[in-house]
Amino acid sequence: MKNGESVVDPTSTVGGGVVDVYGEDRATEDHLVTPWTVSVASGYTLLRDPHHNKGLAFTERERDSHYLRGLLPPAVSTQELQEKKLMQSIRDYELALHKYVAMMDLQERNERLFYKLLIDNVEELLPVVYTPTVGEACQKYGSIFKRPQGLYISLKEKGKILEVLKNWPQRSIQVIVVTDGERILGLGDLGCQGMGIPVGKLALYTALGGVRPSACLPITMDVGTNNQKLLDDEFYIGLRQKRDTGKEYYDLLDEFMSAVKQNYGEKVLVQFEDFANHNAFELLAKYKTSHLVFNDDIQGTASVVLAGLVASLKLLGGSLTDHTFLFFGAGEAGTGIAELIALEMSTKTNIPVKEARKKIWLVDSKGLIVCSRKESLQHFKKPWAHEHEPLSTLLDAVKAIKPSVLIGTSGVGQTFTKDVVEAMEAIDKRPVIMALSNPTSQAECTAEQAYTWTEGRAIFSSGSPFDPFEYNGKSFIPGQANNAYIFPGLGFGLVISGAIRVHDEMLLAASEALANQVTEEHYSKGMIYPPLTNIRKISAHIAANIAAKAYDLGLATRLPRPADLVKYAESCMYTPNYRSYR
Ligand SMILES: O=C([O-])CC(=O)C(=O)O
Ligand SMILES: [Mg+2]
Repeated sequence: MKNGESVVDPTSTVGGGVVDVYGEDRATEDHLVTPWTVSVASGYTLLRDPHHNKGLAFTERERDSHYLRGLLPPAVSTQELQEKKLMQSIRDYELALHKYVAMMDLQERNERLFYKLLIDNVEELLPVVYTPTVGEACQKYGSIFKRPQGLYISLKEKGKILEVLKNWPQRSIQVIVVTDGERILGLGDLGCQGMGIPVGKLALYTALGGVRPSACLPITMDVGTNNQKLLDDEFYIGLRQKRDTGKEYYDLLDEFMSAVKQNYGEKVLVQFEDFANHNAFELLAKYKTSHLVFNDDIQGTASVVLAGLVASLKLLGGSLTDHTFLFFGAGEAGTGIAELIALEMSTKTNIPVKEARKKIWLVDSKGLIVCSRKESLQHFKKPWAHEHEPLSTLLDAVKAIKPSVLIGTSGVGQTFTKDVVEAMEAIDKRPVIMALSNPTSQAECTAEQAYTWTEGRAIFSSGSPFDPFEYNGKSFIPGQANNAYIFPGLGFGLVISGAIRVHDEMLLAASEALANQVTEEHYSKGMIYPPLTNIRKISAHIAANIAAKAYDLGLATRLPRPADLVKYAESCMYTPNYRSYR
């Protein structure tokens, strides 16, 4: 067996023997050869195997040799024609959730076609398989659930997690995205139904980053939910109990992290996703020195926002230290971004991080974070408690602090009111406004509001996508400051270099790579993020920067170091074109 592809058990085949598949794509394992062969089932089983099924695109010869005669209608299609047909039928659905279900069905039926659609139509389909629609899908997951798309590890599996990992059909796993469902986007505790998030994130790992689908493993840890609506819902798919906390919780996570390392080795990346603040920081601190871990909401979001800020300096002039930053929301995203901005300021200007933090202010649900509150603050907020009189509202904070950059990470929609945005504009004629909370319903303001209230002067971006907006005859293209720009390339860079730890300098390197992809043409349109249509190229550059850092820091195990890391990253990327079967 090569490439870590699964081999279907020959004894389980129906209507024929086992056949070989020829492929042209390279994958991200040390021992790969091109072309390669892998044995797959034939006949009816082949049509039911999403990793190898090609539907009507099986050629006449393949239909003969793979016992497919009669199992398919006579027409032979190309992958391009299949793509055209599916895009037409997806566009016919009016509701985004129906498009989502159609895409998930396709992933279940024909994986390569699913990725081909996603890669070729990234701007159109990202909002379908990812934010914002994935949020609605998680809310309704119990009703739309058809087949498991990842591993569920609940309290019932305590003591048996290693065995559970072995039940997953793929062995050669490179990236795991895990959630416990407690803070799904800005939608709160969705318990076991949070599974939609790891599934969506990993689809992006493959489509945007180039990691093989078979190397990706979505996991949901189910420790209960405090969402009473779900507990009362007869279709709820998770444990029907309140969340376990404290030692029980941490023991389960500990067992999971050990089992992952034991089963997949130390080069498997574990991405923590949508954990609640009170666990997210602790889990990252606990495992970052012993495992290859990354928290997307703290680190991925920080990296994408820093890239946007660095790029916006091209429009505004000056450097980061010339700006004052105000955050609304002091959780994972808020404090994660704030810390990375401070680190970047410190790296670029040699001022101590502690000093750099003084340019950055945070507001939480109780108001501006100030020294007089220090004792009652959670540990991750303490570095942001500066000397100031207490202020209870965001508007008061804007007026007093006079920020040039306002960043929303509150998870609460419509909190950048007209007053707040106008106050920003009164301070700075070109305020940077980032409404990062997801999905769209939780965005602090819309693109339309930001542009209208500032008469087109805001440099606006958001976590969820907004359409371009026309104002006074001019078209404005809002940036999507979503970690989707970063984590696929970052993870891919770790994988191709065989990195064993994530280092903060890698986050800066990822930001730099992303900011460098914004061209003069983009700037001339007021854009601070490059278009997502170029995302695979962007990811290759991010991956190359990450790998370079891994080598420089002595954290890479894949030797020798390739001479041209961008080319190497591109050559390792998964491509979804069909392979021909012998
Ligand atoms: O999933 C997204 O779109 C971004 C993200 O990590 C979050 O909002 O938690
Ligand atoms: Mg997240």
